[in-house]
Amino acid sequence: MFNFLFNSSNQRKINSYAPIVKKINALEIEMQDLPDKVLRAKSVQFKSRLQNGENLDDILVEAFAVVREAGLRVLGLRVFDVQMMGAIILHQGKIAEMKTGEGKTLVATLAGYLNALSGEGVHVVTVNDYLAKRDSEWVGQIHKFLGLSVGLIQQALPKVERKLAYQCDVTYVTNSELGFDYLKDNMVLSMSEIVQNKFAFCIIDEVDSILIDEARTPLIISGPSEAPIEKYSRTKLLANILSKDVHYEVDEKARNIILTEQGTLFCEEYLSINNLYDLENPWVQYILNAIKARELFTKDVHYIIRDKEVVIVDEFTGRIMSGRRWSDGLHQAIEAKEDVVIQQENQTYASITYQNFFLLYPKLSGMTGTAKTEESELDKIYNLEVICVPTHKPLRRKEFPDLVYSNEYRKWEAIADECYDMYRVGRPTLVGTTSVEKSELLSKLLNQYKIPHSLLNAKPENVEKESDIIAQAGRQSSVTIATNMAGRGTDIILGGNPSYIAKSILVDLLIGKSSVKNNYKLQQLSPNTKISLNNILNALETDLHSVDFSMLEMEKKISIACEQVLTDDKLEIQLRKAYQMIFEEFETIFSKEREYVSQAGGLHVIGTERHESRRIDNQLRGRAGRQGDPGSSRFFLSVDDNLLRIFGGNKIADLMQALNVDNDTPMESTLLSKSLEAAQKKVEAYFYDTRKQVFEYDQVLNSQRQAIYAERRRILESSYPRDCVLQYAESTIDDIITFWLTSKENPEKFVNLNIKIKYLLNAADTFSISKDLYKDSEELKKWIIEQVRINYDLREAYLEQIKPGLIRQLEKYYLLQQIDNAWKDHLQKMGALRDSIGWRSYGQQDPLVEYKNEAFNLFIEMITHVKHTVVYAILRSRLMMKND
Ligand SMILES: Nc1ncnc2c1ncn2[C@@H]1O[C@H](COP(=O)(O)OP(=O)(O)OP(=O)(O)O)[C@@H](O)[C@H]1O
Repeated sequence: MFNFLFNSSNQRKINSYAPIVKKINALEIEMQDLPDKVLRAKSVQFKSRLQNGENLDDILVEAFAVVREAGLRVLGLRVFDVQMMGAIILHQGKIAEMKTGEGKTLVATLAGYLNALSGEGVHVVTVNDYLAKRDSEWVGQIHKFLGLSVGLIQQALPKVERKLAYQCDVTYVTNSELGFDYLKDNMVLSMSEIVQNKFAFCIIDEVDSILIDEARTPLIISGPSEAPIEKYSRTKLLANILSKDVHYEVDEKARNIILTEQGTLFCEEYLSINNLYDLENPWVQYILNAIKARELFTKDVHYIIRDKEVVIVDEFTGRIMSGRRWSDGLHQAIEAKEDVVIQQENQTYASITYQNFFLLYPKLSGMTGTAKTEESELDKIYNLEVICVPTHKPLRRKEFPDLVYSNEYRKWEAIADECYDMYRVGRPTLVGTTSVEKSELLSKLLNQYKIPHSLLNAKPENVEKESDIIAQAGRQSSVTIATNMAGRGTDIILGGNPSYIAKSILVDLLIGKSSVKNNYKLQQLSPNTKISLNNILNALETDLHSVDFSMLEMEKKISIACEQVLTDDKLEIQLRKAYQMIFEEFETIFSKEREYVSQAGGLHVIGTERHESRRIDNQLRGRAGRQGDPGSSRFFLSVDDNLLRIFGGNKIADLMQALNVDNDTPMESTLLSKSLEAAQKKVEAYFYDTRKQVFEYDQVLNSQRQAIYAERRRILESSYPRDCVLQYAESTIDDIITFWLTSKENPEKFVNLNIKIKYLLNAADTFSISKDLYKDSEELKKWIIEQVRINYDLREAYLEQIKPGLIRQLEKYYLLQQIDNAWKDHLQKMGALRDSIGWRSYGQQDPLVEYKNEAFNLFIEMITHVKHTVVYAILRSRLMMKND
C-alpha cells in the first residue's frame, strides 16, 4: 500500500517535469540550425536577461536546449529526456536518484550551466581527485564551448591557482578539498589568502557517499599538542591483560566498550591512581581506546599499515582515507597496538562536520544511484528531497535471491564455483568484497581454480589504474574482484570500453613513458594500425617538443582530441586522427565480444556479504544491467557473516535449523531475505542515530563557529580595525566596572579599580581616578573610555611616525591571533565537555540539553576572554609604546 503511494507520489513529480522537457525538445531543431558562434552567444544573452530581472526558471527551457545542442556538438552525446528531468531536479535543489550508467555526469552540466549564468559560481563535488579531473576535462568542454570558465581543484594545487579555479563559473572539486579550503580560509591572516568565493550552488555527485558515509567523520585541521604519548603504551599493555566479560564488555552493535566495576578497580590499581575519571588527569579514555583498538579495529578491514603508518579504510566504501585520523586518541591507540610510531596527539585548530559544511550552501543538490533508502535522513538533516528518475531504457537485470551457507568456507567455495561457471560461459563477472583481506582470499582461491582475474585494492594512488581495469571488466570471461564500487568512475560496458582504452593509450604514449612498441594495450591491434600510429606520432615529434606543454595542458589537448568539439589546433587534429584509429579498431574487436557477452547474459555481479547498509549493496548490484543491458546479480552469504551474526539474532540460525539445512546445501528463501533486510534496516537506523547525534552536537558548535568566523571575517575585511579594538575596550571597561560595582561594599575594591585601570592603560604611577567620578558609574565609564581613546591616539601618532599604516596591521594581527588562540582552546574544552557528558549520568535530564547549556557558558567565557586579552595586549604592547 505504502509502496504504491510512494511510487505514485514519485511518479506524479516525474510527470510534472514532462511538460518542461517537451518544451525543451520543441527547441531542438531551432538549436541545431544555429552556428557555433550564435549558440555560444546565447550565454551572454541569458546573462543579460538575468540582469534585466528574469530568473533562472524563466530561462531554464532555452538554457537546457542550448546545453543539449552543445553536448551533441562537443561530445557527441544527445541528452536524454530522463537526463533533462534529472537536471531539473538538481536545479530545484533536490536529489536525483538515477541508476548506474544513466549518465549523471552529463546531467550535472545542465544544472551547472544554468546556475552559473547567475555569475555566482557553481561547485560540482566528486568523491576523489580523479573524478574531478575526469569530469572537468570531459563534460567541462561543454561549459567551455558555451563560453563559461571551468576550474579544477586537485589536492596539490597551489593557493594562487586554487583561488583562480574557485573564481571560475563552474569548479570541479572533491568534498574534502572543498571542506578543508573552507576551514583554512577561516584561519588566514589577510583577505588575499582567501581562496573561496561566497557559496551559491553545489551539485554533489554520489551524494549519498558524501552526505551519509563521509558524514560520520568530521573534517579536522589540527596541529601538535602536548598530550602525553606514554599513556598509550601503558594502556596498551594494560589492555592486553584485561579480560573480556570480566573487566570489560564489548557492545558490538554500538561499537563500544564498557568497563565493568571490577575492570575499573583493576585499572586503578594497575595504574596506582584513585580515580580513573578524573578530568584533571584523565585515563579512562586511553584505556577504552586501547581496548577498542584491540577488540573492534581489525587490520586490513578498518585500517591498513602503509609506510609504517596506520591509514584508515572507510568500512562502508573500502576507500583509503589518506591523511584522515581517528580523533580523541583512538588513532594513537591503534598505533600503539601495531607498534608503529605513535604520532603526537593533535589539537584541533578547526573542524566542521560535512552536514554543517554543506548546509552553508543556499542551494544544494545531488545525484546518486542509491539514495531512496536514506531519504528520510537526507530530508531531515539536509532538507533534500529524493526523486527517482526512470531509466532511459527498461532495466533488464535479474536479481537472484541470496544464498546462505552454513559456514564461511562453503560460501567462498561456492563463490569461486560461480566465478568458474561464468568464466567458462564467457560472461564477465564482478565480485564485490567488503575488505582487502577478503578480496585477497578470493584471489588465492581463484588462482587455485586457474581463473584469470583482476584484483582492485582501494589505494587512492591506484584509482586511475583501477579505472583501466573497470573499463575492461565487461570483456568476455573477465573476472574482477573489487572491494568497493563507489567512486570508481568508469562504467562497465559489455565487451569492453573502446573510447576509454583509446584515450588511455594516447595518455600513455604522450604523457606516460610507453611507446607504440612497448605499450601492452596496443598489442591487440593490427601491425598496420601500429605503423600508422607511429607515423602520426613521429610527425608530431617536433610540435610536441617545440612547446613545453605542462602535463595538465597535454591532458586537456588529449581530452579535446577524444571528443567531437571543433578544433583548428594542429596538434589536436592529429591526435584526434590517432584516437579515431585506435578507437575504431578496438570497437571492431569489442563489438563482437559485446554481442557474445550480451547473448550469454551480460555482466554478473556477485556480492560476498550483505553490507550494513542496503544502499551499498545496491551500488554493487547496479553495476550490472546498465542502460538496458542484460545482467544479473546474486549475493552469497554465510551464517558467520557479521551482519547475520550481530543483527540477525538467532532467527536466521533457527530458520536454517528448522529447514534442516545441511552443511553443503545453501538456503535460498524469501523469508530469509526478509529477515536479512530487517537486520539491515536495524543497522541503518542505528548508524543514522549515530550520525544524527554527531550532527546535533556539532550544531551547538556550529552556531558558535559561525559567530567566530563572522567576527574574524569582519576584522579581516575591515580597513579600520581600530573601531573593533575600541568596541572590545568599551566592553572590557564595562566588565571591569560591573565587577567593581558588585563588589563595591568591599572597601578594598576602591583601590583595585584604580590599579586595574592604571594597569590597563599602562599609565604612570601617579595615575589616579578622581574621587567625584566614583559617584556616578556612567560618568566613570565615559571618563575611562575617553582615557583609553587619548591613550590610543598617542600610540597611533607615535606608530604612524615610525611606519605609516603599521598600527592597522598590528591591530588586525592582535585581533585575529587572540581569536584563533581562544577558539583552539575552546574547541579543546568543547571536546572534553562532550566526552565528559557521555560519562556523567544526568538522571532524567537530556545530556544534549546539558551540553548546550555548558557550551553556551564556555562560549561566553571565551568571548569575554578574547576581548580582554586583545585590549590588554594592544594597550600594553611594548611595540606600541613611546617610552620603551
Ligand atoms: N545522453 C547520452 N547518450 C549516450 N551516452 C551517454 C549519454 N549520457 C551518458 N552517456 C554515457 O554513459 C556512460 C556513463 O556515464 P556516467 O559515468 O556519467 O554515468 P553515471 O550515471 O555517473 O554512472 P555511475 O553511477 O557509474 O557513476 C558514459 O560512457 C557516457 O558517455
